[in-house]
Amino acid sequence: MEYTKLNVTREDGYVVAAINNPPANALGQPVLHDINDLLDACLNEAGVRAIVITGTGKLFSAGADIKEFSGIQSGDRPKISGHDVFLKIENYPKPVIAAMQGSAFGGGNELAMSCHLRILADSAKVGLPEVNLGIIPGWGGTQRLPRLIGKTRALEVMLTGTPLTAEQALNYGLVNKVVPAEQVLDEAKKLAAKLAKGAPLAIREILKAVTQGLNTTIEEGIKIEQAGSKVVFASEDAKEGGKAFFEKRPPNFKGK
Ligand SMILES: C/C=C/C(=O)SCCNC(=O)CCNC(=O)[C@H](O)C(C)(C)COP(=O)(O)OP(=O)(O)OC[C@H]1O[C@@H](n2cnc3c(N)ncnc32)[C@H](O)[C@@H]1OP(=O)(O)O
Repeated sequence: MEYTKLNVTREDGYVVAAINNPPANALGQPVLHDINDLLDACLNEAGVRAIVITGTGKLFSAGADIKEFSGIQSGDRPKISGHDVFLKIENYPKPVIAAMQGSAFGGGNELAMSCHLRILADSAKVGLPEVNLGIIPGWGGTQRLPRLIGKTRALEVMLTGTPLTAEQALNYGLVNKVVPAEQVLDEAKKLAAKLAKGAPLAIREILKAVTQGLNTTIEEGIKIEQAGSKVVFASEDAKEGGKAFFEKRPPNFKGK
């Protein structure tokens, strides 16, 4: 697969995709198409059990390409929306980790929030400053931020346009870990490598139950969990997990 705005490297069990769209890693159409193509390419590849998305340079992403707002369309593929890509990430059956080596604003933060896990640089800021442009967060920020940090804090971020510091993002539960910028990618890769050794079916069903469960009633969510439990209990991996435990050895999960 050829990507124009992503540097994609294959690691053992996972893939790292670095957005490479200087000067701000703006999420223009070519970037969104590349991420979408990468998700499609990795979906049924058994050897890819996790995806890390990071940025090149000082910013993770400054958001949607403001130049595109003024109608300067780049590229000739049909227009793709951040919603299309971010919903695909959020509902992806494999973990997607945002390795935020720099600040993320607007759509860049919305991309990170659609990922399942987030590692943030201690020098970075994360915000939804769209109100300063006279618009609103338009790729899911009004929905995901309150779900992640609560309505009161989310409203302050969006109504004032003031970004969170890394410390606030960690304290509010927006990110999993904060480390120095130069360690972000390594931390994300360590996490991806750990998840790549996990039981793929169990990970898939956990992602599904949590993601779908948060958007429905507890009763419906429990039904989703029960359906997932049924799938994994019938799997070869469940047998391998029990066997490895009693044989006191690491399990070798095959995703079957
Ligand atoms: C549905 C989703 C909607 C959205 O996402 S709307 C966009 C929301 N994002 C923002 O509002 C952030 C806009 N950018 C900024 O506030 C600043 O930038 C930063 C804080 C990210 C960085 O500031 P600094 O270090 O002073 O750099 P700089 O000179 O402002 O920008 C460097 C170059 O990057 C371009 N750029 C920055 N953000 C975007 C963007 N979102 N879309 C397109 N280009 C962008 C600038 O224009 C400039 O370019 P040149 O060097 O040619 O002057």
